[in-house]
This record gives sequence, structure tokens and C-alpha cells, in this order.
Amino acid sequence: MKRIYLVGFMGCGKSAIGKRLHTLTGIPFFDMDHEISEQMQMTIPEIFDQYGELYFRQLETEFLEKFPEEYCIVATGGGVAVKEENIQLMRESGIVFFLNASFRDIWRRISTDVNRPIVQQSSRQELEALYKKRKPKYLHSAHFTVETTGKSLTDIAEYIIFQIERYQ
Ligand SMILES: Nc1ncnc2c1ncn2[C@@H]1O[C@H](COP(=O)(O)OP(=O)(O)O)[C@@H](O)[C@H]1O
Ligand SMILES: O=C(O)C1=C[C@@H](OP(=O)(O)O)[C@@H](O)[C@H](O)C1
Ligand SMILES: [Mg+2]
Repeated sequence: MKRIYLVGFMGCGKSAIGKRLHTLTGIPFFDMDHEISEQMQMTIPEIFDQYGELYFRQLETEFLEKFPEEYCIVATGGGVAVKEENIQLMRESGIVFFLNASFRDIWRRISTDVNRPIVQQSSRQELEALYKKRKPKYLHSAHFTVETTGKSLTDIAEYIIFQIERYQ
């Protein structure tokens, strides 16, 4: 059985849907941001502050290379599916789901969040430009694109389970 990766922009629901998938299926669930925070004993903003974004990106790739659990659900961070090396690592070891959400929904969810350093550093226009720049990468990384607009977390998780059962 392969891993199940959730990719997409900040606020598209990777962490929340990963948890819901775990509740519905019992498959072990890991959030990359949480795992990296635990490993470093620091929050994500602290890692960005003290070591810089490039170092955080290395930690993300190391996670994909070294994490031992084979059959699990992985909520990636929004920058993971941007790097070609990461895309290869994910596609070799699992099924990749891109959670597509509108920038409008995303902005509503993340604009006031202090735990996402990139949101803290960016204006709305800058963040929308990043969203547009990253979207082709997410599409390229994914085996499946999931349209999330107007859907509940459970609706989305059930759709993903349906696709996994067909695919495995
Ligand atoms: N389809 C959805 N319906 C309702 N709330 C959602 C949906 N997707 C995400 N959310 C909420 O938006 C917020 C950000 O989601 P999160 O899972 O942290 O995103 P990500 O991990 O992709 O950055 C959370 O409070 C989450 O519960
Ligand atoms: O898009 C990004 O570059 C990031 C997304 C975050 O994860 P979420 O997508 O879960 O917010 C987290 O990894 C970090 O703040 C950087
Ligand atoms: Mg998340």
C-alpha cells in the first residue's frame, strides 16, 4: 500500500482533511509541519526566523527521504510540492492529491494567521501572485486534483477515500 500525500497552497485544507481522513479510515496520519517542529523543538516561525526558509526547505526534503512510515497519510506544507526533487519522492512512494481551493477561500482562512511566516511577510497581492505561480506545480505533482470549493471536510475526505479505493 502506498502513502497518501495531500498537497496545495496554504489554507487549502491539507492538515484538516488529513486528520479527517485518519478519523474515517484509521490510516496513520502525519503533518509534515508538526513532525519538523517536533524534530527541531521549535515552531515553524522560529525555524524561519533563526535558520531561514532555505534550511526549512531542506528539512522538508529530508523528511520525504527519511521518514520511515510506509503506509500513512501525509499533510505536506504548502511549499513541498513546488520542488521537483520532492515531487519525485512523493510520486515514487505514494498517491498525490492536490486540494484545489480558490484564492478567495484561502485568503479568508489564512490572512490573520500568525503561524505561517510567508503570510506574515506578504501583502494580499504578493500572496495571490505566489498562489498563481505555484498552482501549475501542484497540478504537475498530483495524480488527482480535488475541487474543494463549497465542500465540507467530510465530503472532501470521502471523495479522496473513493479515489484511493479505485487506485490501490
Ligand atoms: N473545505 C473546508 N471547509 C471548511 N473549513 C475548511 C476547509 N478546508 C480548510 N478549512 C479550514 O481552514 C483552515 C486552514 O486549513 P488547514 O488544514 O490548516 O490548511 P493547510 O494545512 O492546507 O494550510 C482550518 O481552520 C480548516 O479547518
Ligand atoms: O506554503 C508554504 O511555503 C508554507 C506552508 C506552511 O504549511 P501549510 O500549507 O500547512 O500552511 C508551512 O509549511 C510553512 O509556513 C511554509
Ligand atoms: Mg497544514
